[in-house]
Amino acid sequence: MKACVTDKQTLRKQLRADRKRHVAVLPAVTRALLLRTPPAPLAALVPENAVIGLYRATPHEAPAGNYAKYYIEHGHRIALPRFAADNAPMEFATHCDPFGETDLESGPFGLNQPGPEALVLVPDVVFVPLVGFTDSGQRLGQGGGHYDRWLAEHPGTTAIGLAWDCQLVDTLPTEEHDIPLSAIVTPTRLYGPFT
Ligand SMILES: Nc1nc2c(c(=O)[nH]1)N(C=O)[C@@H](CNc1ccc(C(=O)N[C@@H](CCC(=O)O)C(=O)O)cc1)CN2
Ligand SMILES: Nc1ncnc2c1ncn2[C@@H]1O[C@H](COP(=O)(O)OP(=O)(O)OP(=O)(O)O)[C@@H](O)[C@H]1O
Repeated sequence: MKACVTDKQTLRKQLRADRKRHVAVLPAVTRALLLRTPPAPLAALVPENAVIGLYRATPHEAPAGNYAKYYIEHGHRIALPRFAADNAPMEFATHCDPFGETDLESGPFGLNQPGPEALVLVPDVVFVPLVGFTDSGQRLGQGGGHYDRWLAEHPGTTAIGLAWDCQLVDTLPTEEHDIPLSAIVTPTRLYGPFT
């Protein structure tokens, strides 16, 4: 069924509804225990003292907060997306306090982000939220093109998807600007690394 839909907007709607149903049946305690630490094969993609790009998940997205705590405890720096305004390009800025989140403030798209004083960083590895993915690393995002544009400008950064298992689809309608992921992590599986 999912594979039959070729229009991105229809597919987004369907996958967001699937994701919502999936999360609704997960008890909060179970959810907190999922995606606790990155799977061991990802270590090969993460240089020492790296800058790790993460995101602040909305209630239905795969949670990324445990990875922020994990990577900071392992000597890496954390960066989160930041927008100077609704129509400004996405950048990444340092996030020093993943435990207390005292360095975040509300920003565009209803998302908390680092304040204006936080330094801009270019992540070596970026964990990317998504609406849908394929087992070969194709990704469907929210439709803003923020990650595709940022990744096109930063070809040295490795992009890894974080997702619920129900976000897997057989195929996605891809366009030339869509940048494939190097791996995808779900609570039950690791897809890739592909290269
Ligand atoms: N947690 C999180 N942070 C992120 C993203 C994301 O997808 N998730 N982004 C990814 O680019 C960037 C922000 N861009 C965004 C672009 C569009 C929408 C958007 O259309 N949101 C829908 C709600 C979708 C839903 O129900 O899940 C909306 O506001 O109607 C959100 C963020 C950077 N930070
Ligand atoms: N590298 C790029 N340069 C210019 N425009 C781009 C680029 N990448 C994407 N876009 C534009 O962004 C818009 C949304 O693209 P698309 O539907 O692929 O978003 P998405 O991958 O779902 O979103 P995101 O990357 O934010 O998660 C499209 O209009 C597309 O033309």
